[in-house]
Amino acid sequence: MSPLLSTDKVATNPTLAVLGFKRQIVYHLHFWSFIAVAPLVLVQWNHGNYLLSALLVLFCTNALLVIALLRYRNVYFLKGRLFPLLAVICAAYSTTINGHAGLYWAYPAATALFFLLPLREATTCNIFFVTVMAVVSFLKFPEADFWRITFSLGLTCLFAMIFAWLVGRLQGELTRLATTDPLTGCLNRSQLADILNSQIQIRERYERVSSLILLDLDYFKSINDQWGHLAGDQVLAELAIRTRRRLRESDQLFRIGGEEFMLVLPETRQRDAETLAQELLTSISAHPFGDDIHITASASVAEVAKGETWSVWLNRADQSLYQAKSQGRNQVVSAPRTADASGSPDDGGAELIAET
Ligand SMILES: Nc1nc2c(ncn2[C@@H]2O[C@H](COP(=O)(O)OP(=O)(O)OP(=O)(O)O)[C@@H](O)[C@H]2O)c(=O)[nH]1
Repeated sequence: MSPLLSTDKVATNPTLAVLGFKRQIVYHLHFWSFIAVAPLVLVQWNHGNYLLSALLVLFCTNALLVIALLRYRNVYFLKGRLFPLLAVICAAYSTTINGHAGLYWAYPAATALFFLLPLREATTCNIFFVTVMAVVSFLKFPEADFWRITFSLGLTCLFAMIFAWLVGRLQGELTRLATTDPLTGCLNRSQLADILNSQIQIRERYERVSSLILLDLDYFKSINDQWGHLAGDQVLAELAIRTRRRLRESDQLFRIGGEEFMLVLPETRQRDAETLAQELLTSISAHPFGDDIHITASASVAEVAKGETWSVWLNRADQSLYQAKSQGRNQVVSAPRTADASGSPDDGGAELIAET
């Protein structure tokens, strides 16, 4: 099995899992369409229907191309657009020359479109498809048949559309549940590597900076012990709301541990991230949570360095957070900036910004 279609490749990341699921549908629909249609090339040729036979060859060639490119290049050939085009032409022409025998193919083809194309595109294609088949049926069959065909094909499309719409919503909901923390609504660790990697790619390709902040509540265990676990939960949820309010649209907030959060800040220099971290800490210590719960937090800041992997980047921030904790908490420590991935720190060691 190709890496694209292997399940162990998609199991760790919910977004990739959904993508893998969609690609498997595309792959199987093209594969089984090819198996069903390939023999008809010869059948139609033997009946002297050379044009239809040639159209079916095109259909099969497209199916083979989609399968091969999906398997070996990880590419969805022409985003599946040739399938509906050829399916409409083949079904309409086959019905014109073969009558009901051609018409039967319109039903699986119309259904397949909802699994191959985005919902809106599939609906538009199928309105066109049903209209073409209605015109062909009107010209080819008695009026009673025309109505039966139009309504049954329309109903098949409607059922397929409702099913595809609900599956799409379910996929979206499952992805949201799998990628976010239910208590705070923050992203969870499943997205961490992908999002840090995308910032690293932007850094490498466009020389644009990104920074991250690690923020950890101080002595959170004592809050749970003193006020109860539920109050602790409320502090975490409120902290997420307050932090999100302070962030830009492009920033991302993760909950990466019990009382540990991570902020990814695109287009933000270390100095600006330090200012933000300091503001957050000041706000946490100055404004009590829930039933007058006073708490402080420690934070670290790290700007991504050239040639660095996401785990090295995160690790630098983690070391500085450890330092902030060991130096007395309620403070921001900035990670030493490295000259490059192998880099020696260019400014000595971790830097204490300020104590609140
Ligand atoms: N209420 C609540 N508590 C949690 C949750 N997740 C983790 N915790 C608690 O957070 C506490 C973390 O304790 P520690 O790792 O010792 O950290 P701390 O007490 O904040 O001490 P420092 O980080 O060293 O300042 C533990 O008591 C966990 O039970 C959660 O979802 N809700």
